[in-house]
Amino acid sequence: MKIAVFGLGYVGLVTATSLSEVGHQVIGYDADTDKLESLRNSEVPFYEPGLADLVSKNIDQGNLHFVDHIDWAIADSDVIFIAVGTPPKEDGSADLKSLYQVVESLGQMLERSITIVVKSTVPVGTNQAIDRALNALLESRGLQVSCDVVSNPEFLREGNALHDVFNPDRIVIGATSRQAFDTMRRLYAPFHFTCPLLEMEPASAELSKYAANAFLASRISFMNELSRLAETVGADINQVSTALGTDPRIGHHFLHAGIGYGGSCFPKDILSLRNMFWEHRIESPLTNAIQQVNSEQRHRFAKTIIEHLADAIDNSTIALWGLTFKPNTDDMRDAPSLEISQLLQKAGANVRLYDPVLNSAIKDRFPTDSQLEFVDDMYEAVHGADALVLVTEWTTFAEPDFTKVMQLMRTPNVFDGRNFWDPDFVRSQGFTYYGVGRPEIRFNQKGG
Ligand SMILES: NC(=O)c1ccc[n+]([C@@H]2O[C@H](COP(=O)([O-])OP(=O)(O)OC[C@H]3O[C@@H](n4cnc5c(N)ncnc54)[C@H](O)[C@@H]3O)[C@@H](O)[C@H]2O)c1
Ligand SMILES: O=c1ccn([C@@H]2O[C@H](COP(=O)(O)OP(=O)(O)O[C@H]3O[C@H](CO)[C@@H](O)[C@H](O)[C@H]3O)[C@@H](O)[C@H]2O)c(=O)[nH]1
Repeated sequence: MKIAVFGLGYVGLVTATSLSEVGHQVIGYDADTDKLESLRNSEVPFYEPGLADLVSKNIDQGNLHFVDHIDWAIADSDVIFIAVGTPPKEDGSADLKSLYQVVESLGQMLERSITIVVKSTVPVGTNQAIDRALNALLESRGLQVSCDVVSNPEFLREGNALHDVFNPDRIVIGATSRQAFDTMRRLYAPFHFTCPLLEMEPASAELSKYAANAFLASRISFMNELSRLAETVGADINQVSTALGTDPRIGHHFLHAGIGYGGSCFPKDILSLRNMFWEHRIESPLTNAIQQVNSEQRHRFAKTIIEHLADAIDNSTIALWGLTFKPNTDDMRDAPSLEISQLLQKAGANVRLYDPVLNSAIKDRFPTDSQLEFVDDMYEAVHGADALVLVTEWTTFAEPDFTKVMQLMRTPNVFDGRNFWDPDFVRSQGFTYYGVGRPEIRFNQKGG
């Protein structure tokens, strides 16, 4: 099939590339002409393992093209995907400005009936509103055409995008006509033989996306809240998590306590869901709590560091390992490192920042400040440091040379924001170790 994809961020580019990889002819369009230029040269403007190679391969095979004219993108297409961003507005609701810019352009340019697929995460009712707006625009131009608008939310994870998109757990299609469902079945035929393709009303498809993210986030916040009790009563949240997840009705995923979730999705989608409840005048204590626990978690962690260093925090040096919101990405949207480094600086510390992908996308998100220093080597970060803080659990940090770290640090304090390391081992190397919701924290605090 011939497919156009509007918006070539994470989701748009992964969608375009995966569809071209399975044999569709795909044309990508983005409002950002620099991005288009980079993509034409097979340069992917963000870090996602394996994606640049796949983009390059499909460009070379002639299945994937990038154009800077909307009419070229839509000329022969059977299906148009919209994958533009829907960031949060100040009140927490989703900003649909980019989405409606695309709808407006399509309404002015389309000459024939076509299937429009909304991949962006949008509040319930948006697909129906787009359907009305688009078809009204077409009608106002005197055209006898009608476009199907289909909701097809995306569930991929950053850092695992290619695996997720080629091995989906389910494909959710929200449509209002049999023809639209059939078009989507043909389009996804190469993917869905191993997973269900779920047909439903657009409203249910839209809500499914928010439900999935809020549910996963609620598991994280539940574990983080529980970690506070664990810390106080002398339990280890990692052991509790293992015991909990072993029940097949619960499972092990998304039960890791730590400094909480970040990224471009959970924080914004929880806010947007909360806003939907609010708009419909329905109380939602759960969504409020998910968000509240999460934002407290970073502060509590920073407070632990500050309280431990006490007066010595002034002019101390603290090393942060891992800056992105999760491993295998350079995405800094709502990354806990931004807030934690700011809180440490405010308390008087000098902060050294290291990440395995220390590119400008990461550096530019931090304020220019003499108390902040980027370093290119993880061991250089701990040189003369008074604390090592593990913020993001990249595999590079899985088994560091703790002997070397011990030799380099001024004061051997380790704060493990992801419960990534074995406390007994780290302590056996002579460090003072703090995790999240681990009993030794209490012991150490008592013991000094
Ligand atoms: N990032 C993820 O992992 C992920 C996963 C699932 C769903 N989603 C959802 O998918 C959507 C896109 O997310 P993202 O992270 O890929 O966004 P992004 O911000 O990385 O990319 C959005 C792209 O849209 C382009 N754009 C903006 N206005 C445009 C216009 N009028 N015409 C054409 N292009 C335009 C921007 O230049 C940008 O390249 C969001 O709704 C998000 O919630 C994201
Ligand atoms: O047990 C856990 C699991 C994750 N996290 C944190 O949660 C955040 C989100 O992680 P993850 O879900 O792996 O990454 P995303 O790329 O944000 O993916 C989520 O958001 C996407 C955008 O909507 C969805 O498509 C995915 O299904 C959904 O997992 C990160 O900060 C993680 O560190 C935890 O703190 N504890």
